[in-house]
Amino acid sequence: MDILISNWSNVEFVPKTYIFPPESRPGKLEFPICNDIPLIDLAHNNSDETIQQVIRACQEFGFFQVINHGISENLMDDTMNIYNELFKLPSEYKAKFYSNDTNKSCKIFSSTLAYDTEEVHYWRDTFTHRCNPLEEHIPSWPDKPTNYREVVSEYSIETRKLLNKILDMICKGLGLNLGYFEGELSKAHLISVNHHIPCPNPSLTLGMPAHSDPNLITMLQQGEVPGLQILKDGKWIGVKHIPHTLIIIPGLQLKVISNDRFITPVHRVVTHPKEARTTIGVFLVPSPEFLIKPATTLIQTVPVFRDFTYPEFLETFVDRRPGKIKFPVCHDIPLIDLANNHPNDAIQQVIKACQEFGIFQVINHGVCENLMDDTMNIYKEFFKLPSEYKAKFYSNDINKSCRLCSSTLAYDTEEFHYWRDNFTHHCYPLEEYIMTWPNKPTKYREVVSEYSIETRKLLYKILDMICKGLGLEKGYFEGELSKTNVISVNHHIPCPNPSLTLGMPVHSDPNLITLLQQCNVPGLQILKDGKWIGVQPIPHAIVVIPGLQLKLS
Ligand SMILES: O=C(O)CCC(=O)C(=O)O
Ligand SMILES: [Fe+2]
Repeated sequence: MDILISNWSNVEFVPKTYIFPPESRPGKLEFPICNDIPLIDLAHNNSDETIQQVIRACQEFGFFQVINHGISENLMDDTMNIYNELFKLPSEYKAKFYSNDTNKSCKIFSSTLAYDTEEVHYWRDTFTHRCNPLEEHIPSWPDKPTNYREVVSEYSIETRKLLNKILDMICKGLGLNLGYFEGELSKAHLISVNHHIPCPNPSLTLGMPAHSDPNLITMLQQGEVPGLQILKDGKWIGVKHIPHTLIIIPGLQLKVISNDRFITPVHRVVTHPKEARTTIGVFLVPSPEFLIKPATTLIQTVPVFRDFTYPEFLETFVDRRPGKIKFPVCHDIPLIDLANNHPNDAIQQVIKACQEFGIFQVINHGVCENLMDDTMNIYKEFFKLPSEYKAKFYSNDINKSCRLCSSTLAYDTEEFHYWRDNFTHHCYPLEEYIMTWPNKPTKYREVVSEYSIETRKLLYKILDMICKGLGLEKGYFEGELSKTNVISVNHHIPCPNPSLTLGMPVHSDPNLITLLQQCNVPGLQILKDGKWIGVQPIPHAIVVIPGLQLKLS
């Protein structure tokens, strides 16, 4: 079992397959140490003050450490010793557990589960298994070291209690019903232990990739050997270990449920030149079928995330980088001619497109080509205006009707920025809003008011067709359902490396219905059958996206 690094001895140099390219290796040995990770004393875990400390840590830092957490120092030490012994067991014993199968609960693997296909390996072995329900999983656990099952079952019971205690505090702090996270949201309980042998050149290797924990919540018990680093303000900073404290990381599911109030920092593990390092991680993970979404009471205006199951999340949200630049182009997005001589045919096409595709394009839509071009030119000029002029509109305030922002409104707290500027304002009723609009380029108000009137007409034409097609009474979508009318313009400058960036996150439109006018530069992609496919701009066609409200209707 040469794959497992814990079987290696007398390692004098780093094998080639463990050397990261210069842009992703740590490159140096010394990193600043973070001294301001919140340290929370859980002795009075029901006090408002402690609850507020936890909430603040989740909002401002993401990580925190706990003391007086209720897990005895003896149990912590016994468990750490068990794992250190486990990794030293003869390679034949460990080989019985070796597997790269995601579905196998109890296994040992090296680097990642993609060992056979990854270009560079991480300097670690990982031993992992499920813990809940105990009776079901214990028989699959190792029987060596001899007291493994006894010690690790106690450890898993105590760590689950601790994580539930912290989740209860988060419930209280966020004003959620007590027990909100119990059951499906925290169904699976896993232990995952990383072991890194000393590495002859830590500047070339990594013990774990940069990642955010995708699960609900994580607890880490560190040994004395440092290695964990977090990315803060664009810099890697070492986490200093305080003996017998535990590190708590709210995972990405908590970020989603909190409707983006919480942050989940990016972290990684570097290797050590002299000492072996072992870290015990305990993870609570949602069950695969359960629909996860922002808590209703935490949505002030719109949910920041759509509903998804955990497996879907892992597929679409975690690996957010496009990774490759060339995507297949979709040639079968329905293209509907609104001047069809048989209006009923067009209606049927619209309904079919909404049901089967969810997005379609229209031609002969009634918005004249000159007006479309003029409006596009106005916005191209707008984004080129001097930065002092644009600065007047800059705002991250969701309540401001006319605003310019970059990336998202959460610019100040988001981990990564999207490669876009966005200009948004209300258009209806015109008289109420036009005064808030820019007066440059000089024709802005004139052109954009005509554009907003014409596009609003088109929206109602399409909504009427949907009414007819669904057999709803005429005017069903008029009035309150389509009261506000917003124009939102995205501008992306050329990007030196599109494989690393995104112009806009993965999302579904939360509103009633959206019209998109694209210029001739492609960029829009839709997720179809699990694959990203490009939407090819057709000159002067308009893309129509029925929003989530229409889905509800
Ligand atoms: O080994 C560590 O310190 C960190 C482990 C970790 O981040 C993880 O397992 O998700
Ligand atoms: Fe992690």
